[in-house]
Amino acid sequence: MRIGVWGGGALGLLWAARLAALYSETVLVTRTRKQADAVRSEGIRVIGLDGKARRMPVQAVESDRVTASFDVIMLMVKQRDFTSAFYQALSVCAQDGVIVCWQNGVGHDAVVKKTRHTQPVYGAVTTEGAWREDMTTVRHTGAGQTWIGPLLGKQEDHPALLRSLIAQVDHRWCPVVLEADIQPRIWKKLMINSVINPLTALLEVENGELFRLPDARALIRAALEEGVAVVRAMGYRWEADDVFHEVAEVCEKTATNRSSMYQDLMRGHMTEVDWINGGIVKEGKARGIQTPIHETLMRLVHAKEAINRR
Ligand SMILES: NC(=O)C1=CN([C@@H]2O[C@H](COP(=O)(O)OP(=O)(O)OC[C@H]3O[C@@H](n4cnc5c(N)ncnc54)[C@H](OP(=O)(O)O)[C@@H]3O)[C@@H](O)[C@H]2O)C=CC1
Ligand SMILES: CC(C)(CO)C(=O)C(=O)O
Repeated sequence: MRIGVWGGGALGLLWAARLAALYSETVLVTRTRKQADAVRSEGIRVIGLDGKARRMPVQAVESDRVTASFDVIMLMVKQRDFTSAFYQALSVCAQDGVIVCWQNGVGHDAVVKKTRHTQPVYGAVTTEGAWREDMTTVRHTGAGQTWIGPLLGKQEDHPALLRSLIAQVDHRWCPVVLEADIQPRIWKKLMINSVINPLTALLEVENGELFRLPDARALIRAALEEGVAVVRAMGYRWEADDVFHEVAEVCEKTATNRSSMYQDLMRGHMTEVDWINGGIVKEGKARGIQTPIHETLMRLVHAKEAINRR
């Protein structure tokens, strides 16, 4: 099976190393030539949850020099780079191939919907954590669960290639399940990220600190009420109370983590706030539901991004 892993960031490095151990024809597709050269000569170093580092030889190529055609493409770029990466990936995906999109938040699904393609496009949601230390090193920061399902619409019947890959990964690396409908998972993760990420980023605290701050707890509660009103209008019968408890659980389990948004801001990078809180604001507008807390969180995160760009 020829596999292309798009994006040499945290998830891309972790999964390229995992998949290369299972399929020799795995290729990491990077944005820069420098990174492709580094991976070709040094391989990928994965620091596991046990703190031990293992190096894995992996083929690599920069995205504007890809010529091979792939049976499965794992698209592991951030939302802001999704459109161009998706078009690149589509141009080298075999006619009977599959593309799997791993982005947090929403927005990538709208891009896929607008693009003419015959290959099935899947979405993945993961609670695993990974952090890129340098061009060839990734740290696995948290175990978790991964769900993969058709990105647009429900479907019980999945391509054989994908079923076989998932069975191999599930057996060797981490729990992965195929779902008929991935959208509820996408929205549940989005809802959790919509409170933990901006609040930890703005307050500059680790995830575990949020529930120890009464004002942060109250804001989480109010923001979840807003978000749940939106998703209920979309058809998900969730209760704000239940989601609040899920958020508390995630904060406890990832207590010493700095959220991805906090880390993006610390590094002077743009965040995914427009695709997380922005997803709630956009759906709310379309359904006539006010979302002032999420709009405020977005603006505050944008302001921090602007300060970092100075
Ligand atoms: N990391 C995690 O633990 C998790 C991440 N996710 C989601 O997965 C997605 C990826 O996250 P993550 O890996 O952390 O992000 P990173 O920022 O670490 O990595 C993204 C990578 O994509 C590369 N890239 C951008 N455009 C292209 C392109 N056109 N072709 C090839 N490569 C490209 C970037 O290259 P360069 O560095 O050269 O700019 C970068 O290395 C995000 O949407 C995130 O929300 C979901 C769950 C967990
Ligand atoms: C679950 C959480 C909040 C863990 O840090 C995360 O997904 C992120 O940081 O983006």
